[in-house]
Amino acid sequence: MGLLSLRLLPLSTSILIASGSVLLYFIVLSIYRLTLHPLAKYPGPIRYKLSDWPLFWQAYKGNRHIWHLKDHEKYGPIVRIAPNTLSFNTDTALSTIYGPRTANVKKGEWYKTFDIAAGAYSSFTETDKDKHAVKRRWVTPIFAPESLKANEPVIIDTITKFCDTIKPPSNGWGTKRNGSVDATYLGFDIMGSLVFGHGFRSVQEEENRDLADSVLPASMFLYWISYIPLVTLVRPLLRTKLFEIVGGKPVADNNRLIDYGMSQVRIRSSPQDENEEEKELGGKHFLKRLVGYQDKRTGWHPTFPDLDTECLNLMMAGADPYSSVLGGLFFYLAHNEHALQKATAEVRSTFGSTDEIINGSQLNSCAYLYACIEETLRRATPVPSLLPRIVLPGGMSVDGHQLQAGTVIGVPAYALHHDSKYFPDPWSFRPERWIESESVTKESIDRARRAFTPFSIGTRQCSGKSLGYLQLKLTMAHILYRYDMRLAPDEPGLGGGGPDLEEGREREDEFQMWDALGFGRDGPMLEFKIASMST
Ligand code: HEM
Repeated sequence: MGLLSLRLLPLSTSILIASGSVLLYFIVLSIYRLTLHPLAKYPGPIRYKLSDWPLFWQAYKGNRHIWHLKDHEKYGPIVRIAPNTLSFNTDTALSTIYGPRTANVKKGEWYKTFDIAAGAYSSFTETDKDKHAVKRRWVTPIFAPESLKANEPVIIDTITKFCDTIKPPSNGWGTKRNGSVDATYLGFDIMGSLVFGHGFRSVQEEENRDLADSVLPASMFLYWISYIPLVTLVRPLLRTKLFEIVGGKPVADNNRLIDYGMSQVRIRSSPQDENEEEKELGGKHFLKRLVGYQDKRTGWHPTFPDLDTECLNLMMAGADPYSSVLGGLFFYLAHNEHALQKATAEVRSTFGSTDEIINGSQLNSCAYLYACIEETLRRATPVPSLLPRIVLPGGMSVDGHQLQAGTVIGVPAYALHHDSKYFPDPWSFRPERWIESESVTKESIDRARRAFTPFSIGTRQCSGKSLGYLQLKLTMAHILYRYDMRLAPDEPGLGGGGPDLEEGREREDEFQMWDALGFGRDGPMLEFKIASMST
């Protein structure tokens, strides 16, 4: 009877009733979120408490890290940044949430959007703790010292070719180059050689650059897409033609990268595949190490979708964070003459020729260079925003706050890395803060280390951390050994902030990041000159 009478209502009345119901639903939901929701008592702007859309908008604009910082400065160490999400800005929360294996959290559903190859989750996106442990056991050996040693010649060869490519004329400074662009191609070439045993030569040849050019746009695109409320409805569309038409170039780029990765997995995992380049350099690419694995504890072995996803993950997770930090190193060294001179002098007094610049005790003795890398990782940390973890049944306590199952929590690295409690004078680039001296105590370094999280910490910390450090040290040591470096005199500002940019981007001496996995970047414009003592 009720249904029948509804059907007999005029169309305009039905629309009115439907709209009224929707409106009522949102009013009730809003009141609940502001008053009865378990997170109602936590501070934050009202718009965050009411809806997930502000977070999406920040991700879309690439300035989520700036908002995290501003929000913590305004509201204190705990901020409700979305209806169901709390951001903590303390070293204790960092160790509680991300540190111990027993922490009652797992990676949030957010990660599933990055499962770009579909059909399997990678070691990065797997949210189930037990399944992740298997995948972690699978990938860990490719970062073991033996594997890094076998692959080091490939890394050095790629860096040497890069240095040859940027070689200036013998008399004076060369033409200016964009540090972020160079870093992107170098990162892609190194990772392509390591993962697939294939030299992409995007540093040397312009026509080889389309895949390298697609990594960052694809990553930035997936990043903001992943923040769309109800993204579960969008995920199945990601690989469709329709989405390519609607989403344009970033979607097409992303799909091209996936197709390339899939085809490489099939070619390079074949036992017959022999690669001249790899034979010559004596490396053993990662894919070769991943194929044919069997997990001793569970019997699990990788299928093609597992290999596809993992290789693409290694390309994306490996290339872009390294390139981002290298861009940051170029920026901060070129903007800080004292640090540049000191790091350069250290490298040139440690090594007698470029052949000596390999992994080992000499490289590790370059304490100032290492401090410059640490300081860059602090200021220009890839993945600068909160990495979401979801509280599991049973709940957990963070900084004395009891949180229910299902609550999303995390610590934003950029905000923590610029908190003067842990890093005095946080907006200065000071490599010295990492080196014990009369003015820098062991306690202050320990305090800084507890709040330092460029690679995250605990069971989900970066599995490529030692490789990342090795690449950065080798790259900078080779460049500084061979060349003097300076900001291009006619374009010194690119890469830094400025008064015309949005709030939070005013500092001219801060390398600007557009938040993603890795981060969007541009500049600095650099010039190189052959060092007088170089071989
Ligand atoms: C400077 C360089 C790098 C930085 C700053 C960095 C940073 C990070 C961070 C912050 C995470 C944690 C992400 C999360 O919790 O969601 C992560 C995870 C990961 N990174 Fe890196 N990364 C770097 C280089 C690399 C390299 C060279 C590789 C490998 C080729 C790599 C592979 C991975 C993988 C596989 C994960 C997922 C780990 C897991 O959940 O088990 N990263 N990285």
